[in-house]
Amino acid sequence: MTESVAAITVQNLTMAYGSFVLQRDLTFTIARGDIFVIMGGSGCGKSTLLRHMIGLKPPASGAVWYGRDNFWELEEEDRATIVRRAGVLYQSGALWSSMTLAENVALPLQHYTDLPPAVIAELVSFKLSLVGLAGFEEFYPAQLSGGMRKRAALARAIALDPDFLFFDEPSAGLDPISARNLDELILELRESLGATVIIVTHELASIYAIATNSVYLDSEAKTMLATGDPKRLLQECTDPTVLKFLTRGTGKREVRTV
Ligand SMILES: Nc1ncnc2c1ncn2[C@@H]1O[C@H](COP(=O)(O)OP(=O)(O)OP(=O)(O)O)[C@@H](O)[C@H]1O
Repeated sequence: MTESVAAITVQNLTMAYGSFVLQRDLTFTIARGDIFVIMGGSGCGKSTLLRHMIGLKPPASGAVWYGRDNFWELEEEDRATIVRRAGVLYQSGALWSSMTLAENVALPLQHYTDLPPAVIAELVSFKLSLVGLAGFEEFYPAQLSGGMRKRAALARAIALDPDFLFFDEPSAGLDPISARNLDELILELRESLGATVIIVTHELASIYAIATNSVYLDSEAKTMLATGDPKRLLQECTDPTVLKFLTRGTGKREVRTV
């Protein structure tokens, strides 16, 4: 459920690679329990924005706040504590191909906890069951479909019960039905983990089906053009670029979830 407590605040953020400025002056708030979508055309800096939030890239200027903590001003150790509260699912899914699903999902638990192997095995089976892969512990990634691999990677991302779940293009490479199943799974996990979800995507069906909040980045303007619930933006936003994106170029303000 969405409360009005800011989980993450991005404040006057400028992102750059060397002297190449990608985006300037990004300011928006993500509430606890939001499913927050980072939208925008190819190359506008969506994945880079995600990297600023998960500790992989420091801002050129501006800040990322986790609650009252100015993330990039913290000591490295304190940043690591926040990052441990985040589960990340990368575009590729990136499971270790030489390991079974159980071994893949167990990795963060072995790395970050002192739990005994029997408890880890139990947690692994539980996480696999949460993503609909009960009984697949001993399978190798190559034995699974693309959708199942994504779900297995998700089981690994939620191994440590994260407060924040980050997804970079989760439905890339999935057929529409698997993509829809993944959307439903994201909604279920948000409920069961009580997590705040941040997703990079340009899948409109997915955006209308699950997003509660969003930001639109534009590569020409080099800044954000809108923030808010995408369904509300579809009805109310007057920016022609955002409207074009949200209506897939038709200009018709109707929600399409298929
Ligand atoms: N490590 C890097 N060094 C220099 N430039 C980079 C680096 N990573 C990304 N870029 C450039 O920054 C720009 C934005 O990249 P980014 O991946 O954040 O965009 P995106 O909106 O996620 O794109 P897409 O939708 O195509 O995945 C691109 O022009 C890219 O070439």
